[in-house]
Amino acid sequence: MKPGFGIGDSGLVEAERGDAEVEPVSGEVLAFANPESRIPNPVGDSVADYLRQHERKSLLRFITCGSVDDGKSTLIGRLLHDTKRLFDDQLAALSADSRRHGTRNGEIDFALLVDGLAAEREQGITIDVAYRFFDSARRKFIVADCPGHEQYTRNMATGASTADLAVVLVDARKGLLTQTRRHSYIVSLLGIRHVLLAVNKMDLVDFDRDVFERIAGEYRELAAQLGIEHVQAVPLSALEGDNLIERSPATPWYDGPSVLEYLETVDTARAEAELGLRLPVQWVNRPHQDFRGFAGTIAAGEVRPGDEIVALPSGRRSRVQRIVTADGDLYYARSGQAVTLTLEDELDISRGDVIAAAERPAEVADQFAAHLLWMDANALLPGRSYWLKIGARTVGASVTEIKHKIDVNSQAQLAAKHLELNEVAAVNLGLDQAIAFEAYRDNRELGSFILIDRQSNATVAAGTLDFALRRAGNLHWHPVDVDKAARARSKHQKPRCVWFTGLSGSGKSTIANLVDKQLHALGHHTFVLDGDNVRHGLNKDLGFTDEDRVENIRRVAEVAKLMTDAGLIVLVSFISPFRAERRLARDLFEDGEFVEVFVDTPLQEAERRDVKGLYAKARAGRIPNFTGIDSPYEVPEAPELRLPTLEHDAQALAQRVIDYLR
Ligand SMILES: Nc1ncnc2c1ncn2[C@@H]1O[C@H](COP(=O)(O)OS(=O)(=O)O)[C@@H](OP(=O)(O)O)[C@H]1O
Ligand SMILES: Nc1ncnc2c1ncn2[C@@H]1O[C@H](COP(=O)(O)OP(=O)(O)O)[C@@H](O)[C@H]1O
Repeated sequence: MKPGFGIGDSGLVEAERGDAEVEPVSGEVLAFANPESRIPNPVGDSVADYLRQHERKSLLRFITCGSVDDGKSTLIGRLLHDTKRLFDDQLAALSADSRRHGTRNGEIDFALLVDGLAAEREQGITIDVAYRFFDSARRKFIVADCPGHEQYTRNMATGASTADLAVVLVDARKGLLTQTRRHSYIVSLLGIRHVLLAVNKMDLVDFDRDVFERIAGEYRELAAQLGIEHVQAVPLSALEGDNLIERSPATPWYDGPSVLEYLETVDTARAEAELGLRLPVQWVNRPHQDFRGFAGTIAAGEVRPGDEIVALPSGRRSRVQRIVTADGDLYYARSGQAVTLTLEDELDISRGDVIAAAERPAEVADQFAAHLLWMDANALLPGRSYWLKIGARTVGASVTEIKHKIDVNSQAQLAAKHLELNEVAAVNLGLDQAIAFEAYRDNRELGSFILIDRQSNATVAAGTLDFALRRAGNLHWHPVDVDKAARARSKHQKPRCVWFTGLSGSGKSTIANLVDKQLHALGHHTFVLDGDNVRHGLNKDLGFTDEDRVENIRRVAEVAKLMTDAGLIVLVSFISPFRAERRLARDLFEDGEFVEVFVDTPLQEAERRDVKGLYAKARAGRIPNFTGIDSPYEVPEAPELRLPTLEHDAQALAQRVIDYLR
């Protein structure tokens, strides 16, 4: 089990400690990364108190997959009820509701209970997962209940990311459905190795043993394909309660456990990978000059005072001085415990670093093979930069390649240039900084990540790291003696990237060309990178789909960066229609080096000019994906300069750029 549950690592505590690091993270992300901190509380006391009372019992986290029709709500409702975890007032409300809905004999409709609880979800959680607690004599449980509507994949991934076991429901009359395969695939993707296959509604097939055996057999085959190691099939009637809490006389041929018996006794402890200490630093605790502690929940391994550690990714070493907790110092702590470590030496360790055993450190890398589940309505575009959050670390990252997407129904591998909502793919990832990590199969905390949109802060993907493609240590910046500053000095100029963006025909090339001529006349060293020209060479493999435009701009930005490193003033003239890529370009440069110039010409005017006759063709349907017609242009929000071409001529506007650069 995991002590420190939701308290030590809540955002609140960090804020109180004055952690200055700005987190580009929405509440939604927190809900995903650390669902415990936001669990709606069914028992009235605080979650922490509740769990503390039951600390001696082990904890099982599980997820239920299947639709309401399969009996999911009834199953959960009954488990909650029959283990007596329902509050009396909830029960009273429930019977009233049930009577109102006219259930047979005024019995309680458990589906109503679950739906009712779902409505109580905390504000701010947009991911539809309700976490519920119940306990039995032997164990306590957290069940992540994910409603099965159209965003089910995303909901499931959220619930499954911390689960030890999945209850997969099937309707005995229907057997395995596409949905069963899909859910089971996601279960396996997220590293859950135990499935309880609940063959429900057995009462409707007269508790027929053959029906049960056939479904159980088919599922075992599927599980074997997916690498799900442990399957327990239970013939069930959630409605009647057969084999739910106790074994049912209706299935004398079944000698396995009831659902609750299995949940109470199953051992899901993984043979933990033999990892040394891994402590992702959640925050640096520095109440006064003499104390500097590194707090977090131990993700793997164990620690004792005196142990030699290494801080990652920096690689600096020290020894553990104390293991501090709210209840006093410890001589020993291990995986799952929330602790604060103090070290013998003053190391520069910050939030997101990982403290690891020196003799068995984690790997550090910046390129990975990974699997990801895309959860956003806007497609994933390779090359676009997102935030990647892993443990307490947030870094810039992009998908450098979609190797293939995976049809979760058939496991077929399909070629893909982008990913749509709910699609799963094998990808390569590139990070802008190296991180300490573990492969997901070895450690879930240090091997799973989410991607966050940089503009909206929405969680757009959940993923798992498979292995490092390039160890950060194997690639070095080649040190050069003549650096950028030296090159700039010899050219008597400050290197710049002047980035012209605007519609086709807005006047980018015309103005950039005038600026270039004038700077050149003044003795400056300049170069113009123009969309039309670069697309004839370096980028001749790219067209005008969204994904190609992303790659087009990524490459040009990198080239412009090299040119400023060479000390030049680079004038870039590309439509560059997307904010995300203009921002990616900006982020490559030093402060003040990147000058975004919005050549502001209304579509109507650009179309009127139609310098190359392209608008006419686009309107006639002969050029697909034409910017402004059937492909978007995202107007810059805060460019350094805006040039209104309707109000001033090209020469005057070019002069504005020159003035700005001065
Ligand atoms: N479908 C479509 N949409 C927009 N533009 C098109 C298209 N097809 C060809 N062209 C011509 O390509 C030039 C734009 O290339 P860019 O590399 O600047 O475009 S982008 O930044 O990748 O969006 C653009 O040049 P400019 O008019 O100088 O902007 C067009 O001449
Ligand atoms: N104020 C202005 N600034 C820039 N170009 C203008 C202006 N007024 C008219 N134009 C004309 O608009 C056209 C812009 O074409 P171009 O520079 O090739 O645009 P882009 O590079 O953005 O596609 C040119 O024919 C230019 O002479």
